[in-house]
Amino acid sequence: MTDAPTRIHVGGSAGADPYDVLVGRQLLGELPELIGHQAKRVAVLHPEALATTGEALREDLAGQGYEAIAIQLPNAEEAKTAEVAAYCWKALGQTGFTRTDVVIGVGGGATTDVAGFVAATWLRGVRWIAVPTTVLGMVDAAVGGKTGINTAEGKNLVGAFHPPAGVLCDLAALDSLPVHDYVSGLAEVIKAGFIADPAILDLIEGDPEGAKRPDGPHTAELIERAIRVKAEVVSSDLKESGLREILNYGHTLAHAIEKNERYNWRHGAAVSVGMVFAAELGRIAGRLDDATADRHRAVLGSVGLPLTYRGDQWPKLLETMKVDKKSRGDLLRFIVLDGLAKPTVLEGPDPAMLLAAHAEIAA
Ligand SMILES: NC(=O)c1ccc[n+]([C@@H]2O[C@H](COP(=O)([O-])OP(=O)(O)OC[C@H]3O[C@@H](n4cnc5c(N)ncnc54)[C@H](O)[C@@H]3O)[C@@H](O)[C@H]2O)c1
Ligand SMILES: O=C(O)C(=O)C[C@@H](O)[C@H](O)[C@H](O)COP(=O)(O)O
Ligand SMILES: [Zn+2]
Repeated sequence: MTDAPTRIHVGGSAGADPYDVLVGRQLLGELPELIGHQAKRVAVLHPEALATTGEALREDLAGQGYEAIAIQLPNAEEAKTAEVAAYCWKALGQTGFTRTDVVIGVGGGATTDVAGFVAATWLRGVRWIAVPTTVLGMVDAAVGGKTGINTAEGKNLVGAFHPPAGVLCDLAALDSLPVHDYVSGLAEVIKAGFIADPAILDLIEGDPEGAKRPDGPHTAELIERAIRVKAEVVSSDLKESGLREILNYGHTLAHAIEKNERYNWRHGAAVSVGMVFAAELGRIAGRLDDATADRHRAVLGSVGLPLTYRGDQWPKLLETMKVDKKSRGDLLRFIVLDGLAKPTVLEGPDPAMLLAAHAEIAA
């Protein structure tokens, strides 16, 4: 017997269809309904690390009568390129993929970002299903319909808003995740705690070691709480015309660090440093109280996430931050906190303020 999965609803916004995020175990039985009765072909996009899982899923779907192909992507950020997207388009073209056929992305956030982007662009948009296999993928990347790839100039610079038809979070997938990747995903869980649901912070602070393990006492609750934060936000603002920007807490600097490190840092690790920076910026701007600012270092550090970054890189980081998607013209914009769970936008901060916040994270 498997317990019934938790079902978290994501409302339709900006004309997009609503869908559900399921969290539980043995969820693949949900796929046929999500694929729908019109599809003849399905493409399973998976990273190299999940070759066995991807092929098993392809075989299972072929056994159900679909013309099923598996497309293997490079691991992690190496998949988020125009070349990899083009490789996928070629495979879909050669399979005769039509508008009623379905893409399934099985993997971490990098894989589901590419799978969603390929689905968004193939024939100007086909149905897709996300099967996230990392903490980060479950709580953030697979939910909300932001899809995309990187360019030489920066992170996620090309993409589309294209929500999935459903998201299946099978907690058993987390058992094989390296601890480094598990912990990286906790950064987005902690982000959800600071911007909207402080109970997340209490749970992690109460048992940081348990929070780092898939068999920890609060694993399902932490994942579900973070998904609920994301689901609520994107349900009302799919296309980031306002509220959705709060999900970018810590990301302005994080994306610059990722690019500077040629994507050898995990996204979550960079977001961790980015949140410490944003907390310091909030404090220096007179918005954030000392206790909440200090709490960032304490909780992120308690699970082993990084809190500092090379101090000699600031000019390059600043340059990259200018092409952040929240920028408007020459105006840099940051998400900061006015207090715990009170995110807001800080527009055009004085360069001296940015430098002072940077001094607090400079290694
Ligand atoms: N679209 C969004 O809203 C959104 C939100 C947050 C992050 N993201 C993106 O997500 C990406 C980061 O995702 P991530 O942290 O999941 O990393 P990832 O996708 O790079 O995966 C990390 C590594 O784990 C491997 N892996 C995945 N699942 C595994 C499993 N169950 N067992 C063993 N290995 C496994 C992958 O192949 C990869 O090598 C970044 O590109 C980030 O920009 C997107
Ligand atoms: O869903 C969102 O919106 C987010 O900002 C969530 C982030 O965690 C995520 O990393 C997202 O991909 C960043 O988006 P970008 O627009 O800054 O590239
Ligand atoms: Zn993120």
